Amino acid sequence: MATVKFTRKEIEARNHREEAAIIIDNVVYDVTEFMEDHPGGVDVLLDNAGKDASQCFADVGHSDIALEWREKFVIGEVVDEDRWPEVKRVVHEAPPAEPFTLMTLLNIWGPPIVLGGLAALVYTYLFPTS
Ligand code: HEM
Repeated sequence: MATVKFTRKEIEARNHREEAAIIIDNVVYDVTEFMEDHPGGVDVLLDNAGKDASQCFADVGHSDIALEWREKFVIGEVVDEDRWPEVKRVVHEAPPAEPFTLMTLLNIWGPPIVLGGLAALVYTYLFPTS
């Protein structure tokens, strides 16, 4: 099936609750039905309806789940003459866990072991058994 192409001017009119479309990286999404389910709320989508929301979408650092989800709402693309450069997405994910090494073990247990040893030395010095 051929992709439906829209001019940015055509999308501008779809800026209200009953018909809301946004453009993300030159792809057009109809978010009218999705708005109520959007985890980020209705308002951000309504504010961006009829507009290019690429920057906002990227700034939020939407997850891969969001990327998958948005595919359901694709209705077409922006015409070639109206295409803009794509906005790079920053994903907010937890940094990878550090591998567990001997150094990690020493960093955690080193100080208490050294302190315990010192305490034992001081104790035996202050209270000799014989
Ligand atoms: C079809 C398009 C969109 C889909 C499918 C979508 C989906 C989602 C999902 C699944 C989340 C939960 C967090 C995550 O998994 O990333 C989310 C959060 C959010 N979204 Fe969207 N979103 C879309 C468009 C937008 C746009 C255009 C904006 C901004 C203009 C936006 C702003 C936000 C904000 C502010 C949050 C909350 C982030 C937080 O609480 O940390 N979203 N969205």
